[in-house]
Parts: sequence; C-alpha cells; structure tokens
Amino acid sequence: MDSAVVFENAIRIQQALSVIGTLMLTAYLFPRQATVKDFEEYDFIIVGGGSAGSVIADRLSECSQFKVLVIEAGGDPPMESLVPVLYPYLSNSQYDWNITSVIEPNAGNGRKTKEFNLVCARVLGGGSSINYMMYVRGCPGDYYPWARLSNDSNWAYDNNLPYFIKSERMVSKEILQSPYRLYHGTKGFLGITRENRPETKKYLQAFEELGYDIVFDVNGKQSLGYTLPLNTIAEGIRQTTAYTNLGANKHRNNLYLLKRTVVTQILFDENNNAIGVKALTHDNKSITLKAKREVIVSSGSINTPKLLMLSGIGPREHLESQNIKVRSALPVGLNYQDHWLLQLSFKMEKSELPANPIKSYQIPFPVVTGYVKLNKTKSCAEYQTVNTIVPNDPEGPPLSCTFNFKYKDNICQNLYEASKGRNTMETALILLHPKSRGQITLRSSNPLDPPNVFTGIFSDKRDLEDYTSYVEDFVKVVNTTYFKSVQSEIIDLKLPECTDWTFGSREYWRCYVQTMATTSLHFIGTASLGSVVDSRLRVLNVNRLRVADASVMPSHTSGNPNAVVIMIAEKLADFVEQEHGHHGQCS
Ligand SMILES: Cc1cc2nc3c(=O)[nH]c(=O)nc-3n(C[C@H](O)[C@H](O)[C@H](O)COP(=O)(O)OP(=O)(O)OC[C@H]3O[C@@H](n4cnc5c(N)ncnc54)[C@H](O)[C@@H]3O)c2cc1C
Repeated sequence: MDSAVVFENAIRIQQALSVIGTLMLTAYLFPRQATVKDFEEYDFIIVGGGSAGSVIADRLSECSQFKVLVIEAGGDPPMESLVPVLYPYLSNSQYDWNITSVIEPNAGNGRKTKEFNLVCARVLGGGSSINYMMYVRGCPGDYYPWARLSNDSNWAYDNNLPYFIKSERMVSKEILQSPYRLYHGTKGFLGITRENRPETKKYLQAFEELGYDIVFDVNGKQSLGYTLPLNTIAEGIRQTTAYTNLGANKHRNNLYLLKRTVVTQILFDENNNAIGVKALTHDNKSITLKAKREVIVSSGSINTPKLLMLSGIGPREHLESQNIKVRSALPVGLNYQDHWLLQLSFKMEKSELPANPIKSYQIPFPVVTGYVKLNKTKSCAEYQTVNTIVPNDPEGPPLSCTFNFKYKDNICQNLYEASKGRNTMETALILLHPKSRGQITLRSSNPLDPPNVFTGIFSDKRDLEDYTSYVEDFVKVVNTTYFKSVQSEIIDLKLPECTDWTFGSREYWRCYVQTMATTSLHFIGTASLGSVVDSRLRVLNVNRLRVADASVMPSHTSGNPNAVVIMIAEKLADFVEQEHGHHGQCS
C-alpha cells in the first residue's frame, strides 16, 4: 500500500457512490422538476440554487403572492452529500463544475498539475452540499470595508448579526446554556452543532501555552484565539440549503425548481430592465423564461461574473473583444480573491492501535481551529488553522494530500511513510486576507465554455512574506509541553524544490509556502458590493437585476464564507420584500 493506492481507492469509492447515485435515493427529499413552458412568466427568477439561491427562494416563496422560479445547473444532492463523513468524495466529481485556473508562475509546484482545481458546486444547494461544513461568521472588523465601499452602514457587523441569527438553528446545548446563547438563533433553518471531542483538550492546552486565548465560541464577542469548530450538521445530516430551504418547502405551490438547466443569458428590454433569462435544459432545448419583477443571480463567484459578462455587463474592452454589446461597463470579474491554504503535518503519539471506527454523522476526526494575528494593530485574524487530530491511520493523511489537495505523489508518499505507527496532526494553514487579486474573463462568448480564472496568487509579493511569517509562528507549537511529551516532529515532506535551504529556516518556509500553497475554494469578490452592485445588491446602471452570492463580498472575512453567503441571501430577501411587498407585508 502506498499513497498512489490511497488515491486509486478514493477514485473507486467515488465511482461506487456515483453508481449508487443513479438510483436517486434522495430525490424524495427535494422539490420535483417543474414543468415549464417557453416564455412562461414568474415574479422572480433566481439563477443558481446554491448556498445563497436556495435561501432566497425559500424566503421569497414565503410570500404566497410571489411566483418564484429557481433554475439550477445541477441535480439533487446525492446520499454522500447528506452524510457528513463522506464529504471528501464530493470534490472533482459530477457535482463539481470541474473548472481549473489558468497556469500562473508564482506558485503550485507541489501539485500534480500546475493549474488549480477550483472546485465549485454544480448541484442543488451549491457549496453547502459539497463543502467541509465549517460554520464561521468572521470578525466584526471584517465588515467595516463592506460598509465603507457600499457607503451604507447597513453592511456593518452589528447590522449583519441579526441575519446570521435569523438563519441559524443552534442545537448544541453547551452553547445554548452558556452566555454565548446571545449570539445564536434557534428558530432558523440552518442546524449548527458544536464539535466537542475529548482528544482536543491537550491540543487546546498546547495552544494556550503559546499564549493564545482559548475561546468557547469565536462567533461571539471575541473572534481571535483557539476554539472548537461549529459545523453545519444537525441530527447527523449535512445542512445543505437544498435540504433546509428547498426540500423543507417542497410542497409550496408558488415555488418552482428547474434542475439540470443552465442559464445562458439575462434578457433585457430597451430600457435596460432585466425581463427574463435564456436557458438550456437538460435535454438541450433552449427556452426563454420571463421575470415580471426581478432576476436574481446567485450562480457563485465564478459563474456569476461569467453570466453577467455574457449578458453585456462587464469591463468594456473585454466585452468588445468578445463581440458582446456593452449594456453596463462595470468591473465584473475583477477583484477575485481566495483564501490560500497549505498543509503541514506533525507526528504525534506513537501508536499501533487500530483507529476507532469513524461515525457517519460527524466530521471524521476531531478538529481544533485557530484564528491568529501577529500584527497588534489589527482587530481581526491574519491566519486561520484547521488542525485535524488523526489517530494512527497511515491512509488518513495521504487521502487529503493526494485526493483533495492534489499534491504530487512523492510528497504524499513521504507523508504516508512518516505517518506509519504515529497519530498525526494535519494542519490546514490559511492566509485570511491576501493582498493579491485575480480576475475572471470569458474564454469566448459561448456560454458552455468555462471562463478563464487568473487566481493572482502571490502577484503581490507581500502575501508570500506574510504567509511565511505565519508558518514560522504556527510551527512553534512543537515546542509546547504536550507536543514535546509525545516527541512531536514536523513531518519533512522532502520537497525537491526546497533542498537548497535548511529545514525550518525562513528561506525553507518561504519555499514551502510557494510550493504547497493551494486554493481553499473560498472564491469571492467578482461582482463586488460598491463597484458592481449597490448596497441593496442591485446591479449598477440596469434595472430589476440583483446579485446575491459570494461574488458580492468585496473583501474576505476571517474564516470560511458559507455562513456569510447565507447572511447575504437573508439580507437580499429582506430588500426585495421591502421593495415588492405591501409596506413590508408580503400578502
Ligand atoms: C469543497 C469546498 C469546501 C468548502 N468548505 C467550506 C467550509 O467548510 N465552510 C464554509 O463556510 N465554506 C466552505 N466552502 C465555501 C462555500 O461553500 C462557498 O463560499 C459557498 O457555498 C458559495 O455560495 P454561493 O451561493 O456563492 O455559490 P454556490 O453555493 O456555489 O451556488 C451557485 C449555484 O449556481 C449554480 N449555477 C452556476 N451557474 C449557473 C447557470 N448559468 N445556470 C444555472 N445554475 C447555475 C451552480 O450549479 C451552483 O449550484 C467550501 C467550498 C468548497 C467548494
């Protein structure tokens, strides 16, 4: 057995799951396919039934007077989407658009291919159906730039908090019985659980010894320190918005869902009013569907800018180069941002004991997360660590190495050898606020072509230096009492790119960062608040068109974005209801 075999096994499991998927065992949980006629009219058309789109559809269809259509390119989430432990097998599958980045010179040598696999969901529920289920709201200071750029204090943290609470259904008693209860909702749709497993205690103590605060809940007053994660899991089921928002309301007779259908263009009248969309159905028929009130685009940070540009909204020169008539010249596709991530591994206790069986209803292994800043003048974390405590299981560490992060075989093989007979700590160290920016452009005016994604990784050299400092800071954990007591070591992956440098020197870590940094799949910013949409998420210079998804986030929050996207969706639903309802009453 070696890391290549671990990879092959993962592919086989994925294939077996895909065969089970053809039985459509989960179909009964979700709304049925709508029967639509060409030119049929709805009040609202939502393009994309992902993390944001499903929530918007739910909220708008609460108003029985609104006829709401969701058009989603993917189909129903399969069983492996609902069962938390199977999350590693959803990426690079039929539930993914399988988009890759343009090759860039600054990073990625440690990966099997130079382009990044920009995993992005093509399934009902979008990212919430395939993601790693971490629930993080970020730090209050993250939202100052949002309020500034949109010129509207409505986007400040205090005004976003009620929407986080509105969507939430916290189920963990230890939170509900604590002072942190204040920050959590219990009446929303999104079930949240706090993971608390005994193995994490020694790790939290080690981080405390390094001087970090141990925080009960980083979604409360204090967002810096080490903590136990919250997950979008409840009653043992992944809280995909396909399930919590569409499935839960599948009997509403004003909510229509067109699956396996790709919207190819937004249609406008002569006064720049969005009046509907053109789409391609699963059986390749082109149809036109009309929106009496608004079109809402929630196609995610990669596909939203693509659709806007195909519809004449984007950078003038670029659209003209593709022979697309410019309807509104806006910086669509610019300001692309991601959180960069790299894997670090640590040998922990020697152990020959077989690992305990994994439980299907939770994340496979215990996790401790950290939110850390080095610069005292900052209020929010600069880096995040997600530390997974893996019991003696030589296949565990190489699985994410080879299958999810797609590092080269020699790297994963070294990890495999080093992990034998040891428990390990697998750390994803994440750069939270990169200064580099990328861009999305059209490859052609054919809507079925994927876009070009220039990630811009390390195009701002300060990111490489900052990231190196964060790694240097983090690896000090091997000097703590607990880590020393188990003869912990940082696993030397023997990167051929870095042999010129002494292991552990700053030069070495800089080389490590450049070689190992990869995407954390947190794409944002490509239809930003303040430059593409106004503070009520209306696309500038046109009418009856809004965007609500990760693409409107003008800057990153200090953590994973799914909860933030859901908060944005909740806000959009309120804006629409205020404008289209009767004095705030929907019926
Ligand atoms: C593997 C992975 C792990 C992640 N882990 C976490 C995590 O642990 N925690 C966290 O907070 N965040 C995580 N994220 C990020 C988070 O899930 C996303 O930021 C979030 O889901 C984005 O939501 P969205 O509504 O913007 O887009 P999406 O949820 O991607 O929804 C867009 C939807 O639009 C559909 N669509 C696109 N174009 C069209 C079209 N033309 N016509 C019709 N439909 C279309 C897509 O198929 C998709 O379903 C992860 C992401 C990935 C991919």
